[in-house]
Amino acid sequence: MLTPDPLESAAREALSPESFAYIAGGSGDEVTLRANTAAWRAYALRPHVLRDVVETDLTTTVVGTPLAAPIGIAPTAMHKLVHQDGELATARAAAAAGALMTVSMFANHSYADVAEAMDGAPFWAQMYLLRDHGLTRELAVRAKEAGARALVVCVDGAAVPRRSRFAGGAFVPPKGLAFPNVREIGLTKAITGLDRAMTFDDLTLFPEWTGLPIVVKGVQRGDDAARCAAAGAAGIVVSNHGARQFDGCTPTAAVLGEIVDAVAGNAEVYVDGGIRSGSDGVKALALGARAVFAGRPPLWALAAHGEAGATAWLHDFAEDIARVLAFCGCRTPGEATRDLVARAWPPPHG
Ligand SMILES: Cc1cc2nc3c(=O)[nH]c(=O)nc-3n(C[C@H](O)[C@H](O)[C@H](O)COP(=O)(O)O)c2cc1C
Ligand SMILES: CCCCCCC(=O)C(=O)O
Repeated sequence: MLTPDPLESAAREALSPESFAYIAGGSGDEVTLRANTAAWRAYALRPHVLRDVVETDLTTTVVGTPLAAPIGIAPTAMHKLVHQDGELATARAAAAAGALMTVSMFANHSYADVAEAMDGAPFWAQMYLLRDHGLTRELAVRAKEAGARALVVCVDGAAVPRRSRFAGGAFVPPKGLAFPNVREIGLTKAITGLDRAMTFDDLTLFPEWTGLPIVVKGVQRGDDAARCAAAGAAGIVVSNHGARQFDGCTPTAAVLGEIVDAVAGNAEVYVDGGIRSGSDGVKALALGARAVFAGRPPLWALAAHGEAGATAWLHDFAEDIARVLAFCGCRTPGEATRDLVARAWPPPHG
């Protein structure tokens, strides 16, 4: 049994049972959902000692954008489910902590309103390719005009997911929530209107439309990641969508190293899925991730303790990464190298 996360428990108290189930849940029997967190624990760190770690520095860049720490908020839909200020609150928290904000296409605030709340702090805009390329183009251009530093093109929407915690397989959002990024097409048509004929060749559409770099999210194999990089992706997010699309795929911790090797420096590699602690983050950095993203934890923090809670969670996460890095003899994220990770022994139980 994994230790129950107190923040998640506090969020469960604060949220309606439906909203909690939507955020916490995954697909099928939720085997991959459990594996995502467990797989980080299946690695152990092999710290170096007797290295001078007095001057530590967590700063980094992602696709050229400077960050105070190698952490970001993964794109997640509908923050108004957990807080009245929705994505404005999460975005302000990211700005305060020097973390990267990623704004979902299914946010309850427009990219432009989130940008205004962030007052110049960096954000990325997540989107899918719709069958209506004209509408996707408009969305991408609006993201650029709002100041997005990159477009996160999510490529894991090949079929409609079945969320096992809901009869019918899908969460129905409460009435009255706005989805301004998809206002022309409407939420239902946007969800059913993803372009399932999309191939690697279509990745070039986004930079053609906007001139912005693209980060491809939802890659789980080295060969695919190498093709994304060859198609011009500046970054790859190793992700199984928090185990929400289908069950039985690999946990991200298990495939990160393969993907970093396959990309061979031709794009930056980031990862999300089950990352909950500084140790998880350092394992990811050591396996070659340039930055790590969290989906559910900032939502738990926002639900339980408001914007200040989300800010505190991001600060704590960064501090924990700095602490573990120092214990491993590293002053910077870049000093975390693959020799720091080994398979855990005995096998992890929590
Ligand atoms: C409530 C929720 C909503 C999500 N919505 C989106 C979304 O709109 N777009 C997207 O690309 N990924 C979405 N994701 C997936 C996250 O970006 C991310 O891949 C995942 O949450 C990472 O796993 P973690 O929650 O264990 O950190 C969502 C995840 C959650 C939990
Ligand atoms: C009701 C809108 C949900 C859009 C899909 C968001 C998502 O990606 C998720 O994992 O949930």
